[in-house]
Amino acid sequence: MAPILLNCMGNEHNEYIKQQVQVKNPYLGTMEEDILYHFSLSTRTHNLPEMFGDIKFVCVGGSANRMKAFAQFIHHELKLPGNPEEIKDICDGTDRYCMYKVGPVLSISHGMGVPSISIMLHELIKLLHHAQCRDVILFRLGTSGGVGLAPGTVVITEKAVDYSFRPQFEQVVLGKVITRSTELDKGVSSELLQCSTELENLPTVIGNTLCTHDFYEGQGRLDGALCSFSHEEKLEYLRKAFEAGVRNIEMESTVFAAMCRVCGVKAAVVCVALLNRFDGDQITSSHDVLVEYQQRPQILVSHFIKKRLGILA
Ligand SMILES: O=P(O)(O)O[C@H]1O[C@H](CO)[C@@H](O)[C@H]1O
Ligand SMILES: O=c1cc[nH]c(=O)[nH]1
Repeated sequence: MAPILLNCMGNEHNEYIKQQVQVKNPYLGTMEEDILYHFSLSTRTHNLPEMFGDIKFVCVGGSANRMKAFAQFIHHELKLPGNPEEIKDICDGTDRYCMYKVGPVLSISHGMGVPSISIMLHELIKLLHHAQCRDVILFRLGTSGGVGLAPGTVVITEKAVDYSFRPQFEQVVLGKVITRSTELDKGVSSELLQCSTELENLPTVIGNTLCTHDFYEGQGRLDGALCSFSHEEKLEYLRKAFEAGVRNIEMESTVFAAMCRVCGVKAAVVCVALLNRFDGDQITSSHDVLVEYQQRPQILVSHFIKKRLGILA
């Protein structure tokens, strides 16, 4: 009996550990205090388990205003008490990122590009770890350029891929390149796709997302301050991307996917396409149209959250 019992406890323990947000740094446990500098939070000055221990969903996106609007929207959708207009930025001690807590949902901005989001993710993952959060799902709610898609289409990322369409993220550490997988959670992606079929006016596809380090040359645009290639060369690269399953292009998905995966956090990337890159480079839609497009990933993820919380049938 004893070995069976031990084995059983071992599995339960492993399950418990798996559901926790894991940091992969042996030094962290030896530190007396951990200062999350860009959040203006610290383990000594803030009771992180009390402040954040109930977080189950974290939604991140580039713009501070968009993530505030999302926090107000999800407050309304979850029918929480209080005035959403009075929602407070937890990171108001810094203007690097903004952060809003709405019941079990955390809404955070990450700025543009891999370096900006990766700094935010280091501190977010440590925050969730220090707060002893369990069963957390992270979503990136963003905008992107569509590849062969009508503007307004929402793309749920199957694989986040690099400039050669490989599902990997390369990080330089001490002068050496470390390569990490960018696979995302298949279960969450297909649940999101199912959610999209339950909503009106939300054209949605699953496809690969190309992550670049630049908006202009890096995404094959002909309208930057620099351009060293022809229109035909641009179209050839986009065609190759399309053949590799790429349906949209943005600037954070690979590091987002890689860091979440290493730390045992389920993650999904949901970005709306603002234009079809086969048709041009400039974003010509009106402000109102763009605002409506940006709400689409929010509506989809809010539906997912409400279903998970049992607020919807
Ligand atoms: O809509 P967000 O989240 O800002 O992301 C996309 O928009 C920015 C470029 O305009 C890049 O950061 C890209 O990834
Ligand atoms: O074309 C686009 C649009 C939004 N964000 C990007 O990174 N690219």
